[in-house]
Amino acid sequence: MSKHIAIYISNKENKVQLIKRITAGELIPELVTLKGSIFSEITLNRFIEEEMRHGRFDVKTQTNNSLKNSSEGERKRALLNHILTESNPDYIILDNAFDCLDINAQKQIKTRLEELSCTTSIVQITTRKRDILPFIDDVFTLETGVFKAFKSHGDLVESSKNYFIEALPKPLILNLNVFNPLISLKNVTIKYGDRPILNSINWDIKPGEFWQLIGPNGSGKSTILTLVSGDNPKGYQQDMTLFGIKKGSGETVWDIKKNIGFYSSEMLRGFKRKDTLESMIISGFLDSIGLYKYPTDRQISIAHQWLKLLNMYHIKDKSFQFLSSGHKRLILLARAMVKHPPLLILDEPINGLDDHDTKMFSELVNKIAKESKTAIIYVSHRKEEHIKPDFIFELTPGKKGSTGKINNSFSIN
Ligand SMILES: Nc1ncnc2c1ncn2[C@@H]1O[C@H](COP(=O)(O)OP(=O)(O)OP(=O)(O)O)[C@@H](O)[C@H]1O
Repeated sequence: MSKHIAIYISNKENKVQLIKRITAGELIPELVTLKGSIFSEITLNRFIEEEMRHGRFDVKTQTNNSLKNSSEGERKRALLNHILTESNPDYIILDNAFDCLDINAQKQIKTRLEELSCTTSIVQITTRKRDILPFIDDVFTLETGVFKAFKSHGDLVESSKNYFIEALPKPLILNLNVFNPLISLKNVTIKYGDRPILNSINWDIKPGEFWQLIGPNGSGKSTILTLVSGDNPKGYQQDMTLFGIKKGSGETVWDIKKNIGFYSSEMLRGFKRKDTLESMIISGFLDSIGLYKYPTDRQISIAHQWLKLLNMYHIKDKSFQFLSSGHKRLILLARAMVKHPPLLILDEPINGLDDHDTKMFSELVNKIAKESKTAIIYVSHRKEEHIKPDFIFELTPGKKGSTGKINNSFSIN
């Protein structure tokens, strides 16, 4: 019978190193002689790079789209299919396999993995306790590089402390020019080629409202975000009013973008420079990556208030690159918020975070919602127990594209 293990880790652990130790047989000695495949974000990015650089489309998606043009969930499903059908491995390492996947996709993959587990060893790495596969009994944790048996789900006591005590820093300028609604989409209908994506979406977002946008993989969540942020050329044929400007009335992209603070976990890849935490936050005032202008004393003072709120003032001169993934996100969230934009967009912001850092990040989002006048669109697939939105906008796919409905209570997982 094949052996399966799960390793439940925090974001502080070095995953590349961990995967090397697994393939070297540290936990399951037999693996050294077996053929393995790795299902991870890194593998996926390699295939996308192959598409872009060499025009090689090895991984086939369900929609026949390229990986690059596919949604996050579609990519993951395609990669798993590819690994299972093309490489027929003896063992498979799953690195945070359920991130970005909707509830149905998770169920399908779990069933497939359970079937597979009769013939193939599964090594699951996860930062979320709830994702541990039910058929795996041998669960380990990793504490500063040392493997330990994770005995029961009660092993880690969830901390109930509040991370952010200070009040949210005030804006530099009070924006009195607030549009109501901030965003208005009327019968928005989008197709890519012949494929309908959105079907008659009606959605108004008013100042200060906290929305969660949910829907299964490929239902059009990112498409809506690109419409709202003025990035999607298909918006020109639609009836949309963004921050008081009718779409297609001669506005520039900047007229829209200056009203939006944005954070997505994909942004972590974009910031590879060695800026200090202080300059990362100040750069939010200047809409730049890095600082090319001298900030004003007031901007510096507000950045310091944010650093104090985040409990990182004492390391303000440290390089952003040395922070943990959880702390990087707090800094990027503060950067998106320093100007108190009318709208803050958070696109799958906790992807890849561990349980502790998810709670910490969510607490800051809830605080922003409570203590500022900024409206929030928070995109995610799953119910996140720590997030407390006022409303949910739910996309449901159909033959003519996804329709949208507003829910006040929700039951997704
Ligand atoms: N540029 C494009 N060309 C063709 N099809 C596209 C393009 N961009 C998106 N799509 C398709 O539109 C559909 C909606 O994609 P979108 O990324 O908006 O979904 P999503 O709800 O954000 O999905 P996920 O939760 O998996 O990230 C998908 O089937 C995707 O493949």
